[in-house]
Amino acid sequence: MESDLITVRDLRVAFASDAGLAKVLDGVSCSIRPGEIRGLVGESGCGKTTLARAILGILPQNSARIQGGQVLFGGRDLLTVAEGTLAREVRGREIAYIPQDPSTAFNPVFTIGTQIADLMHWKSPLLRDPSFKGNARARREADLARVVEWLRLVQLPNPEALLRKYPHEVSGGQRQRLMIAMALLPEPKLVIADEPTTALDVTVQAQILKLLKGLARERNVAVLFTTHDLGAAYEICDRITVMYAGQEVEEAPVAEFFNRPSHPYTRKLLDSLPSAETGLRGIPGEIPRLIDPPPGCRFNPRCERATAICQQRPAPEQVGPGHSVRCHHRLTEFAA
Ligand SMILES: Nc1ncnc2c1ncn2[C@@H]1O[C@H](COP(=O)(O)OP(=O)(O)OP(=O)(O)O)[C@@H](O)[C@H]1O
Repeated sequence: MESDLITVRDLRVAFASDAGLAKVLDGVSCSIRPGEIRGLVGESGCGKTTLARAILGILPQNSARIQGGQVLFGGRDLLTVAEGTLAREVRGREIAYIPQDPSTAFNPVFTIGTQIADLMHWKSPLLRDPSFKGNARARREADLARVVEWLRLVQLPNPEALLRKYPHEVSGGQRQRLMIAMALLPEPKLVIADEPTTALDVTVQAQILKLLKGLARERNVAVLFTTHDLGAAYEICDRITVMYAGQEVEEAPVAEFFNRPSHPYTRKLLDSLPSAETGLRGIPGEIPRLIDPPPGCRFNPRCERATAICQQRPAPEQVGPGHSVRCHHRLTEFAA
């Protein structure tokens, strides 16, 4: 079996505030293989963005505290790599980021072309190509040709004219296509797409997801796709990791996730999907306060199956190929 591209091991992150230390990631582990599209799902506030930011090394320095764990990528632990090296060699190059809201990712005072040229100045893969050494002009020309080709690949019409426009002159869907092109232009191995279609309307969302999946497949790029939209996860993911209140509770291939959810929280999450018969059903109870979370499995106060043993965090149990669950009372019967 192909070895993992990135492995997050027992990651613990807390945020300091006047009210105390919020333990936002509580020993999270997950790994992604080359070319795999991995969904990270869970209700709002479960720590998806915090995990994405920890991998990228962009947690807020003043409040975030990394309390333990490892992020293993390319033979090193990114948590121990100096910020300068991360910025130069990893972020935007080996690991790219597609943010939730592309409107905030662009600088409104520069044209799109200027911003892409700046990206290529620092992150172009041709910087590593010896045939362009000492010939910056030839490299810039070759980069421009690649940029135009990529804008076509993400189905943006008239790329040359687009490069002369300002970010506010293009639609939200076009800005998100630009973000995908800009993420993939440096030829990264991993793309972190943090709810990349949340800000878009439903029909544009579907097109963008299809595009992202197609390009990732063609280029063998791994994607960490965070979302609270299970329909979107179904569309594009190979495997899904479920997070609850800063703990990963289940990991499964996409079909197993939908057909044989083993953690009671995963079941509730699936039951909360709107259907013609039931409409929208929420999950009873609330997410715990992360300043003083319940011990053990953090879902235990909301879980009908919980007993005293749930005050100890269960180890992951393998329940099928690529399918593991952390639960003392996992489900063994599955709803039709
Ligand atoms: N900079 C910060 N300072 C303090 N607390 C923070 C900070 N960033 C996030 N948190 C807290 O960490 C928890 C997890 O937030 P995070 O944004 O990672 O969740 P999420 O699953 O991505 O949510 P959403 O789906 O709404 O984006 C939340 O309780 C949030 O309030």
